[in-house]
Amino acid sequence: MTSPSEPRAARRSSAASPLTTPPSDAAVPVVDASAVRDMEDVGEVLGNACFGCGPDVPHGLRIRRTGHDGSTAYAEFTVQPEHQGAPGLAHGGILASAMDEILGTSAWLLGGRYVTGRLETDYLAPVPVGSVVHLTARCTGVDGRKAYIEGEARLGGPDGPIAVRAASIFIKVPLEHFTKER
Ligand SMILES: CCCCCCCCCCCCCC(=O)SCCNC(=O)CCNC(=O)[C@H](O)C(C)(C)COP(=O)(O)OP(=O)(O)OC[C@H]1O[C@@H](n2cnc3c(N)ncnc32)[C@H](O)[C@@H]1OP(=O)(O)O
Repeated sequence: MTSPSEPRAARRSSAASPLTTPPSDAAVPVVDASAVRDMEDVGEVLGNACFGCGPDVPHGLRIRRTGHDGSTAYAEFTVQPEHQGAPGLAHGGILASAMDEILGTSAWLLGGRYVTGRLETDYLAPVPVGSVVHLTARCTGVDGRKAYIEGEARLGGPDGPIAVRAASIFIKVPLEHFTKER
C-alpha cells in the first residue's frame, strides 16, 4: 500500500519505462533446465573475477546467489565501507551494479548468454553501509534476442521495503562475445 508521502517512484508498481516494457506479443519466458549448469560452467570462462559476484574480488560486491524459481533469481550482498558515496550510504552506481548482476542472473536462467543492453533504476530509499541487500529479478517477456527483466533490492529481509527498483533489456549474444580478442 502506498501513500502520497512516499516517493513518486514508489507509487509506481514497476521501474519499467516504455523502452523496458515488453511488446504485447512478447513470448512468455521459458527457463532452460541446463541454464544453471551453464552458469556454473561460465565461471571457467570468466575466471570468476566478476566485480558483482567474484567471491575473492577485493573491492567487489561479492554478491551471493541464494536460489532461483523459474526465471526469478535471488541473491544478497552486504554493503561495505568501500561501496559508499555520501558518508555512510551506498553509492548509487554500486547499487546499479548490484541490480545489473541480479537482472543478468535472471536473464541467464533463460539459457544462452546475455549482456546488458539497457538498465533503468529508481532509487526509493537510502541504503546504509553495513546493510544486507536482498536482490530479486524476473523476466517479463522475450522478443527475439531481447529479454525484458525487472527486479528490486530490499532492506531488512527478502520481504523488506524496496530501496531500488530496476528494469532492463538484456541481449542474447554468442559465447564468442566473451572470448574474442578486441
Ligand atoms: C560463476 C559465474 C556465474 C555467471 C552467472 C551469469 C550471471 C551474469 C550476470 C552479469 C551481469 C552483468 C552484465 C553486464 O554487465 S554485460 C556488460 C555491459 N554490457 C555490454 O557491454 C554490452 C555492450 N553492447 C554490445 O556488445 C552490443 O551493443 C550488443 C551485443 C548488446 C548488441 O549488438 P549486436 O550487434 O549483437 O545486436 P543489435 O545491435 O542488432 O541488437 C540486437 C537487438 O537488441 C536491441 N538492442 C540492442 N541494444 C539495445 C538497447 N540498448 N536498448 C534496447 N534495445 C537494444 C536491438 O534493437 C536489436 O533488437 P531488434 O531490432 O532485433 O528487435
